[in-house]
Amino acid sequence: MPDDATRPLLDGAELLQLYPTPTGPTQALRGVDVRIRTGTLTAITGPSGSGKSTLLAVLALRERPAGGTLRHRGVPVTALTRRQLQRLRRRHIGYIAQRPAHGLFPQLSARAQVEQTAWLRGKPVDPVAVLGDVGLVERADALPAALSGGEQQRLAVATACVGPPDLVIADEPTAELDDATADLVLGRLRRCAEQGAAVVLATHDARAVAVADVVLHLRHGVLSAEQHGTAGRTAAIDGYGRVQLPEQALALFPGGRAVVEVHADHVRLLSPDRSGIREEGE
Ligand SMILES: Nc1ncnc2c1ncn2[C@@H]1O[C@H](COP(=O)(O)OP(=O)(O)OP(=O)(O)O)[C@@H](O)[C@H]1O
Repeated sequence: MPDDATRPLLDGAELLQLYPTPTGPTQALRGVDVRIRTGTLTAITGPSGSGKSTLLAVLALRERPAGGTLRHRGVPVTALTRRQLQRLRRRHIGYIAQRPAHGLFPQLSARAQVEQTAWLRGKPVDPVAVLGDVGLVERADALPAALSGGEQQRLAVATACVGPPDLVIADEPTAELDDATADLVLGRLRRCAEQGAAVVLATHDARAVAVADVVLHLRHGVLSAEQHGTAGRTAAIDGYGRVQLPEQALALFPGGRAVVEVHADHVRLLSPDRSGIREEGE
């Protein structure tokens, strides 16, 4: 068994998530393999409805996957009781909801939010320093309802990063922010990763993708490609050998079928029509 230094914090294999709808279940995740490592910032991108928020909810241990396996520090989450999951979420996971106010305690001031989270995590902090990191010292006594959207987001990020916890999950943290506030929020999340957290965010925002160590691309509930640092984008191949072609390649295969040629060092996909023409010409 690998030790903590090499083992991912979260290791998901063939993750499946279904939601009931009047016309039958929607497959929000259709067999996603994903590894999330400590000290890295991962951005999950993809079109609307591709499964980003669903994957975040599963990784944040807020939803149990309908299928597949998710391991947290090597332990399958299905082996954890509700109480253990609740304790993990409270002490070790910071979650920043798509609407930041949803993750804040409405009756607590900005300062008290930080103190409460520090207490829940068993990690004493100086609330003034925590708020100062995101330019909120002067709003320390304000309730969430009295804060602007950008201030709420800064408070949600500052609070989620208290400790820091093992894992910080953020759903579109910069969606409605101007450049200066987005920089502040992304800078805090980046530092959180450098301080040892695994940070995962869902985003449509190029500013957020630019600061990520790893970018995962989802399409139709499938992990289609990933990118690590400055290395090029690689297509994901799942355990069954499935690859999701880029959208622009689909026009080459109007019948939805391909001839697959496996060579010593590469694989070619040809439209059956083109492959026939080529054979006749040979
Ligand atoms: N609670 C739910 N009940 C029914 N269907 C759902 C539910 N939550 C998500 N879905 C469906 O699951 C699929 C994935 O949704 P999800 O919110 O994860 O996508 P997303 O990539 O985060 O989208 P967006 O970028 O618009 O936030 C969509 O088809 C969505 O309609």
